[in-house]
Amino acid sequence: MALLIINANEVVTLASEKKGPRVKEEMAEINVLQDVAVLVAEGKIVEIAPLEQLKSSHKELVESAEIIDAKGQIVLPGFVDAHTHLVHGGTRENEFNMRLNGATYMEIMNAGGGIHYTTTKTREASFDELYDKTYAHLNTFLKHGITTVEAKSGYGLDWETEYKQLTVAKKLQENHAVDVVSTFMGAHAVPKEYKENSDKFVDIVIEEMLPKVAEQGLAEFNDVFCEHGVFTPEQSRRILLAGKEQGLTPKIHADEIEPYEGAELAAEVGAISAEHLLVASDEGIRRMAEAGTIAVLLPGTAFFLRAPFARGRLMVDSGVPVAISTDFNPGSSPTISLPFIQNLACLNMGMTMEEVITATTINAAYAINRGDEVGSLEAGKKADIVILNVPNYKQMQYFYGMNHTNTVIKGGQVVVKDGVLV
Ligand SMILES: N=CN[C@@H](CCC(=O)O)C(=O)O
Ligand SMILES: [Zn+2]
Repeated sequence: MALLIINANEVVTLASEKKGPRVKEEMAEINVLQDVAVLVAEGKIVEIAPLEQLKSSHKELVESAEIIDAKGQIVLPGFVDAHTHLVHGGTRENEFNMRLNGATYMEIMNAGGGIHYTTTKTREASFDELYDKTYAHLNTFLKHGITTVEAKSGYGLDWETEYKQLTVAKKLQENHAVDVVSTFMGAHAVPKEYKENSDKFVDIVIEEMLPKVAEQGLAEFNDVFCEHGVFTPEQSRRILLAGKEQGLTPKIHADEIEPYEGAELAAEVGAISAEHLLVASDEGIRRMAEAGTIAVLLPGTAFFLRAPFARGRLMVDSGVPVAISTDFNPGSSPTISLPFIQNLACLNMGMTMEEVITATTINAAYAINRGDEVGSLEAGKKADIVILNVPNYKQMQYFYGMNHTNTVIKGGQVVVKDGVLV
């Protein structure tokens, strides 16, 4: 079935000759077209051109197509969320209240709460409970215009539960319209059982868990929480290099709470991305730019933890490819609202509206190795398309804290219409 989107005020294509993530001034080149229609067939974008031109170049398709009238609205690529802790048990509103009363994120975690609390809840939850809860969350992602979501494990910290999280994600990838891309994060915290011997746990991740993840094709990426009191740079290096040997691409939670040379490590091990980077050093940023490591910035986490924001402006100016994501998780960023996260990036990281669009579409797609398939509207790419109910792209940020999503097309199928799941 073909689709034809007509009458849009603007079609923001992000199309470019450049292959690979956008850097520096490329991040502002979002390619806004007017007076064009978007033709979709067999799940892919066929052509974006003036309607009269499409009528002659693709006569039969245009005549048979279902028409979507986007009058007064704008069309963009479906958004990509490149960093989430999607599959998890429980919620942590009590800890939020504790933080409002003065406790810090790390104090709560070191006292056995935080990631440990969610680990207990995730261990307790059945496969079906996790599946149903996450399915509902993916519906919310879709209603916010997000068509691809990365999902980290890491609330098991034992094989049985890591496996459960990864297989929930796999089944959702098969059954839900949103594309789910998996990351193994067995090294998300040192489980209480190994508190006095974290090297032993690192050995278990490397020798027992990583080979099974690779053999069973359960994830594409391997991530680690490199942070004071969690995993040291040396332990993180071992875990990331071991994963790389098994064919898993490194990612790293780096320099989130204290500077720890995580950005430097990301560049050294050839990580596809370093994530958080709230307190990344100048040298770390320089090395990431040199290595082409993508910075996945998570302004919702800085906002919710009341921590300093990552230096997005400096990173863009330094030539680091920047992506922006929700970090959806029950502790430090319990939100699915990518629109609000985009607002935060504009208002608190010094990034422009155009750069933020790039950071949540094509650069986010490259951060999970999907840049050749999604993240821009170009002939041959997957027809993952969002139609927002604003007359120009600048109003996406101006009317802040709001979800402007009207229509979502996933792989050529309309999955959200008038803001409601179809
Ligand atoms: N910082 C480490 N991991 C998550 C938070 C996990 C949690 O608190 O449950 C993050 O990316 O923010
Ligand atoms: Zn995270």
